[in-house]
Amino acid sequence: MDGVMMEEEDDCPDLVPIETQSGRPAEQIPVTIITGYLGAGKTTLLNYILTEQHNKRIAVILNEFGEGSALEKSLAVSQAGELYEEWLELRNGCLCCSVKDNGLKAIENLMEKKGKFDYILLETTGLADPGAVASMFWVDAELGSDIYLDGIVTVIDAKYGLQQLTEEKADGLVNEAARQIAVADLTIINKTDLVKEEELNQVRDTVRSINGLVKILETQRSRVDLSEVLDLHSFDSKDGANLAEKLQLVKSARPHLDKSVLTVTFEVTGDLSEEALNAFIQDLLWEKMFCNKEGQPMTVIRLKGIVSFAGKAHQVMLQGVHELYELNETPQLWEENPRINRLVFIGRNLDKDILCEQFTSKVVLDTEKNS
Ligand SMILES: Nc1nc2c(ncn2[C@@H]2O[C@H](COP(=O)(O)OP(=O)(O)OP(=O)(O)O)[C@@H](O)[C@H]2O)c(=O)[nH]1
Ligand SMILES: [Zn+2]
Repeated sequence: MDGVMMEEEDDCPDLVPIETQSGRPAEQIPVTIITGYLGAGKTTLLNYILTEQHNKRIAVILNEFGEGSALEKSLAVSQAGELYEEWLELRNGCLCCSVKDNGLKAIENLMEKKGKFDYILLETTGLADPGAVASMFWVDAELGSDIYLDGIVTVIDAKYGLQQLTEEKADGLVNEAARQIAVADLTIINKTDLVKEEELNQVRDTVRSINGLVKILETQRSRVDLSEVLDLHSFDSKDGANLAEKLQLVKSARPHLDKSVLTVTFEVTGDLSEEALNAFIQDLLWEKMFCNKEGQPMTVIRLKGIVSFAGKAHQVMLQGVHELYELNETPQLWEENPRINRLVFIGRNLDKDILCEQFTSKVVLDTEKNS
């Protein structure tokens, strides 16, 4: 992939990369796609890689669900700093339908900053079909000269992975979780702290049964040896046969998200009661107390938010995956900024109006309520 010339072969004519004719050798930038089901630990991996000591200048492309760009950005980036100078994000509700355009646009924009980075990490949404994302690298010849796909890394939730693999097949739609494992060059079974040996073995066996070739790592907080994740050179065959082969594994997959899973986001100004927020989340995630207008209980798969607690100078981050959730203070201060709580819910049977109304009436302390 790096334009090596075979000069030691006597009978081989000199092969000169076209780009050298313009005086500059082609230096292709590797791209690693980081995929995995909702809440598996992709962003954690990304942040870990960005903050580890290494000699790479990494540009990150995030493809997250949700509407508020400020929210997604603040949620994904754990700390401010020069590391994130090259930040770019993709935001388009349905990745499978429109990622090609937006994904290419983002990378094209990024390539204008050429020279400022030497590696690209592309996080897909939790419901993405990585095959669709991967195919944009070989479809677009123009991009192909600038970048190459190094590998597809799939993060798997040790605790919920099995459930996701077996239960998400609603209405004959293809299981995204299985598809993500099928195309992976490397799988990372994350959150091993949450399961017993036996469960872990089961997850490992299931991953192996879906993809007999894939390398499997096991982690906590997505802490991996970078050399096992980056520079995999998974597709270094000249004709892209390897990639074609991989994509064929998932060719029959319908390139659409499970329609019953949807995203709801809203913003509410004011301080929150910590106690009331905990009660609200527990009613939602544990008790499944909220129903949509059709009377079906709301099921939250993924929950994210930035919230403001009365008397706290720092912004607090809310993270939830199925029934597990955590509230953590971020280094970010509210200062003069308006205290706007921003929330993202991904799940089934979600009703924005009901969620927002419940949240506002039960959790917000202030009188200056709006939605
Ligand atoms: N217990 C435990 N929690 C973890 C581990 N890794 C990540 N988490 C938590 O899991 C939640 C989701 O992690 P993220 O990295 O945001 O997951 P993601 O795959 O980027 O999520 P989406 O982009 O929404 O699909 C966060 O609350 C993390 O703190 C782990 O090894 N153990
Ligand atoms: Zn993420």
